[in-house]
Amino acid sequence: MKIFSAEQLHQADKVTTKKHEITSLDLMERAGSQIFNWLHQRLQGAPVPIHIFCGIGNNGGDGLVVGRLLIENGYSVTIYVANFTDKRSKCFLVNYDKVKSISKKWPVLMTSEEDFPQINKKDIVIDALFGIGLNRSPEGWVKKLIQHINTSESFTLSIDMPSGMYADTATEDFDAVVEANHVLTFQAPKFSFFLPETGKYAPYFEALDIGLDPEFLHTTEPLAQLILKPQAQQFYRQRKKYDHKGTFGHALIIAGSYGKMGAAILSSKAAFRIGAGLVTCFVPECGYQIVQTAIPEAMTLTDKEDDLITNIEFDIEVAAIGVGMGIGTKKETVAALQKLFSEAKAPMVIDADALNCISENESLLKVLPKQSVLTPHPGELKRLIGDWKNDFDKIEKTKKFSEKYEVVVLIKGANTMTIFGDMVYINSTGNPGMATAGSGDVLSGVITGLLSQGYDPLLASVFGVYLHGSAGNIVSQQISFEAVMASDIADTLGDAYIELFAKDPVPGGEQQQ
Ligand SMILES: NC(=O)C1=CN([C@@H]2O[C@H](COP(=O)(O)OP(=O)(O)OC[C@H]3O[C@@H](n4cnc5c(N)ncnc54)[C@H](O)[C@@H]3O)[C@@H](O)[C@H]2O)[C@@H](O)CC1
Ligand SMILES: [K+]
Repeated sequence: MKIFSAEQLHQADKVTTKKHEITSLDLMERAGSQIFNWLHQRLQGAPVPIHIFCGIGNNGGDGLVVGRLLIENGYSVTIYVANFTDKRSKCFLVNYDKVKSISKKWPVLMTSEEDFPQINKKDIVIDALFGIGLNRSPEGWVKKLIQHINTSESFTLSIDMPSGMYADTATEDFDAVVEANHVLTFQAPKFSFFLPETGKYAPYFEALDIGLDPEFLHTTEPLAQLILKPQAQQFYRQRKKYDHKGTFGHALIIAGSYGKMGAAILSSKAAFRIGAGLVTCFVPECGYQIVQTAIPEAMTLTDKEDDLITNIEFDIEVAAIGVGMGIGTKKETVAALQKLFSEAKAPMVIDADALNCISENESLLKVLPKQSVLTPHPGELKRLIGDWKNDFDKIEKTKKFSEKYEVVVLIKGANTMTIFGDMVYINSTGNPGMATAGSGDVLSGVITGLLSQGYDPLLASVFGVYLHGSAGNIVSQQISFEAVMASDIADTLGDAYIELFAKDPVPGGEQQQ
């Protein structure tokens, strides 16, 4: 699903009205009706007090449409207009008059703090103050109104955006953002819903199709792509009857050091579970018995050193390499990476300590194999690209890094992003249960295993992140968020494949935004 900028959505609005010969007012009526239907289906006429806070732009206009429809259907509604300027939009004004024509209870005009109503915890708030037209942070009494809504603890439904947040640039004042419980957003979710700083203001959202021009949406290059199940299904490559284990490649996992051999096991297991034909695990000598015992399906090669990796030598032909999990950052290991990066031919996933080695040794950056997949967690990312001012700055810096070195970079988190040059792919699967030791090692194994099956680096990353999150969703549904361990995620990868095409969703598999 495409994620558009505020500007592109405004443009889509214009193109739609012109091409489809409808007015902006018709579009607003469509948008407002959809919000009303959503509420009406859930409330079924319940006499709960509903407070609708409208701005004076088109977001406010949407609020007025919803208010009118709710009043016409007998709901207990009070509409407030935050009258912060007289420059009201045309569609706002028309809908303002429409409310007046059907109700004796005219909208309450608010011009200061004194006009704030009491909002009880069990009331419903509809937030239609600002949408994608926000052009500065709310200040003064408008900011206080937002805080008044937030402290009410009532269920707050935001129309299009939580007011006070920008769609695609950094929010400046987090104290002036509506903390929505749910957002009904038009046509497509906004970029800021997926970022750690702002995502918490839109914890649940649904995109309502308001019929913007399909051709415009289809041909417009989006800011990012949201990867949902239909997209993930297209990534999947079906196996053929006469395929054999050689078809699915030989994955080499280079991982582990004294006390960290689990990283090697988790990655190797994940590479198998995702479908690599063969997996060889390269570990320090002390890991030999551990790996052979823990994962008998894997072949094991060892370094000549007992405790750490110092020289990566192998005479097998491998289809993909996953390197870095638990290897430490000693200078001997850095030298081994230098040689590996310079000589290896197979596509590579570079994770964890290998990334730390890179950030500490510029010489490694010079030999970083092109088309590699880098999978940093936030701390590792910061060491690679430097500090960032906000989430958007982080994405821009990551894009630059990706472009400069021609590598795929993941920004891991609640909605892991895969960045390749200017392209951003946002993952929709996963949950807080996956914030557990070793889940990153599993992800590296997954992507390595997909690379070994011939998926290209970008596809292996985007698809791997999706399947990894889906496995996490399924297993957390079975055993709780708290109980999930990384090996559970690896062992549930099979269910994630099944869930991709299951007629009846695997429990947990349907938990997606
Ligand atoms: N495809 C579309 O673009 C559609 C948009 N619709 C609605 O229209 C909204 C966008 O409407 P608008 O562009 O009129 O903008 P908004 O309604 O988001 O509000 C912006 C208005 O408030 C003012 N303003 C911005 N920041 C302010 C601040 N901090 N303090 C005080 N005033 C401020 C602006 O000057 C402008 O008048 C969408 O979010 C959506 O709700 C829908 O009606 C349907 C279709
Ligand atoms: K809003």
